[in-house]
Amino acid sequence: MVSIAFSEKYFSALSQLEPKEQSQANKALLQFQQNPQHGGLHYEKLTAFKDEKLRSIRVNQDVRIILAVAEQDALYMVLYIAHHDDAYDWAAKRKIEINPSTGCLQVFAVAEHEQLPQVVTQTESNGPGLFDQIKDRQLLKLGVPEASIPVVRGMAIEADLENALDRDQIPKDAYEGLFMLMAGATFEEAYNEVVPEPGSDEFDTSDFAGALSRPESKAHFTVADNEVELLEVLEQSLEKWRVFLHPKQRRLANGRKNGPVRVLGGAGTGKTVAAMHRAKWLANNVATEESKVLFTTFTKNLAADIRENLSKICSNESFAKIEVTNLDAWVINFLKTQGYDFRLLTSSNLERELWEQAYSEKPANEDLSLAFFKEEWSHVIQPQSITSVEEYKRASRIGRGTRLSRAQRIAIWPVFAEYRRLLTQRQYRETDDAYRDARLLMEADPSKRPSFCGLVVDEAQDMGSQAFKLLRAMIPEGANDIFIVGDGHQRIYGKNRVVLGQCGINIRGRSSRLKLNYRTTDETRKKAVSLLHGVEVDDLDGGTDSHQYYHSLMHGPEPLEQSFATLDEQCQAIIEIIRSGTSDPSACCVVARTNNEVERLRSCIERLGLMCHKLDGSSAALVSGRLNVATMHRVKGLEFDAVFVASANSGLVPLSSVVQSAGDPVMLRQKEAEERALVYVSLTRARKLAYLFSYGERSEWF
Ligand SMILES: Nc1ncnc2c1ncn2[C@@H]1O[C@H](COP(=O)(O)OP(=O)(O)OP(=O)(O)O)[C@@H](O)[C@H]1O
Repeated sequence: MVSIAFSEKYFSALSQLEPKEQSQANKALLQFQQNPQHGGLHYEKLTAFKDEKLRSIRVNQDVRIILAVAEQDALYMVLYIAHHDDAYDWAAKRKIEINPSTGCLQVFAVAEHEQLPQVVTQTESNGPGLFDQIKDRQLLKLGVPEASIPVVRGMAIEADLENALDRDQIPKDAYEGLFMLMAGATFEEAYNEVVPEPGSDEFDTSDFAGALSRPESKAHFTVADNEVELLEVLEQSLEKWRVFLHPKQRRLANGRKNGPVRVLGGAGTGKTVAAMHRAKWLANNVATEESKVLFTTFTKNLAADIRENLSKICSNESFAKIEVTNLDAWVINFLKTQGYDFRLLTSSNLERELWEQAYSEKPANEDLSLAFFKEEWSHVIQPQSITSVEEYKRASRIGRGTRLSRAQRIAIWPVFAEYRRLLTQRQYRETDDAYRDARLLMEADPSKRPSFCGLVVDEAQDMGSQAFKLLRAMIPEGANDIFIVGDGHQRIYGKNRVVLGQCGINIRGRSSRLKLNYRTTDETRKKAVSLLHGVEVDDLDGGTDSHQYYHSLMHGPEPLEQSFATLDEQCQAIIEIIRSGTSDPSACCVVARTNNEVERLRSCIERLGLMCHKLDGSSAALVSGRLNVATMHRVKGLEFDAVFVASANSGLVPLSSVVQSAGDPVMLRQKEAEERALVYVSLTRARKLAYLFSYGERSEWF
């Protein structure tokens, strides 16, 4: 029995083969693990291979697997699979080496004649090189293989770097440092980012087992030491996120943390994946039957998706130690067990009715709109748990656009008091009240605290300060207590910016940012980011966040922006694109700003002949042959091959009723930012293609 490491590339190549060939390949590898010399496998070395370590094995008459051997460790590294000529051609140009500076195991293409640099540049220019300011010594420290230095020196424009990556002329791990330099980082910044734990100056370049144990290598390789592990790897690895974590994701997910951790990152950077692997690690290493992991998100739909994905990466035993739920559901359950006798206010109609009644308490001489009172309630009164006029007189109103004197606060307090009285009279509580009540119960009597060994929080940008204060109260401060992932660019539920430190969650020295977008093409990502231009985004802890160095390795067409005269024409165009494409309609989604517009789209598309499936609160499962339609809020956390941001018309994007309801200029800015975030979220759901369509008068944003 030998150990086999698999490269990520192998699984990409495997997925290109027919299902029958794939199962033959799996069988060949199981045989190989038992006995590499098995006669039927024709394990051999070809003279055309430049790298002495490369070998091939036979899957069937035509298909070959390329692998490398580290004989001293009885270790084999499976690199590629293809039909005969393709496989040998690939192998003839590849090298596998341990990078002496980073210790990372790297596979890269070398030139036919090694002394000649391959021409990568798209330009014929003799102008300045992309990395002229960087010394060879520095390139080597960033993990560029010595053999790739001439390639790097030949780069003149960004596309050259992308091409070199596509052609394997530089390994993926070295690309990241080069990308940062190209995007304007200093050498030190790039070095600190990609070599986060500089160990020795020189790694042992013959210790393959050692290299495979490093997070940098594990981003691209996974090892199976026995038959059980081999079967598991073969089953798991076609979905790469289950196995091949970015070194940063792996470092975040694994190991003891001394306290709360916060992870930021743009859309699609693998925050949820990191959070799920963190939950798995906690379940395997810290949790017990009595003290489980709580994985919590903002919405119910996301909790259902996460539960399903966690079940794919966890054993039954560890999955049983993770409770996945949205925080609202958890808190309602908890309060029920404590004899709490209130319902949560979820109906916006009822909310409006109560506010309208309460508004009649406004003194006639105060010229403040109803919108102002609602905003004051959700941005000042609820986050600070204010229940009396005395507290309101002293409350901080930082960030509010309307100034209020002390006398005014006293004069308008009856409106809030009346709103609360009406809630109580009807036996309703707002979510923030429920969070606060639950927290007060736990603070008064710590034995009421649930027994969790760690909390994992996804979509943190949509949780307000009462939610975080509750989370803090639910678990004592200590190792592995709270793991938070979020992205202020995607705040879409009107919540106040939270400052974790003010909720008792101290993340100092334990925060990280993911920058590599795994979902969206760089073209779609750039378009989505451009919509947020000028919007100041927070980092959940009182600072600001940015999209600096955020990028994607995938490329595709620019998102298509098009205006139509009528709704029918827009829908017809959508249908034609779907029918002429290769994706099933169920892998595509039409997204619009309001529920009403989604209904109009649905009925129009169906009338024109394509059946739809509306994603609502309950139905997350996709239906083969049916085109998904959903609101912008509903698609949060989902992804599709193609996304149509439809009806981006004036009045709908941004939604005029929302923007016009802002009580003051500060709120207006916040509401506009949220409207932009909705389009950002929608566009970044697209894996391959994105469309921005409108009809009638186009949104002024496009
Ligand atoms: N290490 C990885 N290797 C391959 N694919 C990955 C990896 N990490 C994440 N992905 C894939 O990238 C996509 C986005 O991941 P994920 O949902 O975790 O990102 P996110 O940052 O939470 O996104 P968003 O904020 O937009 O919801 C998913 O399809 C996921 O499977």
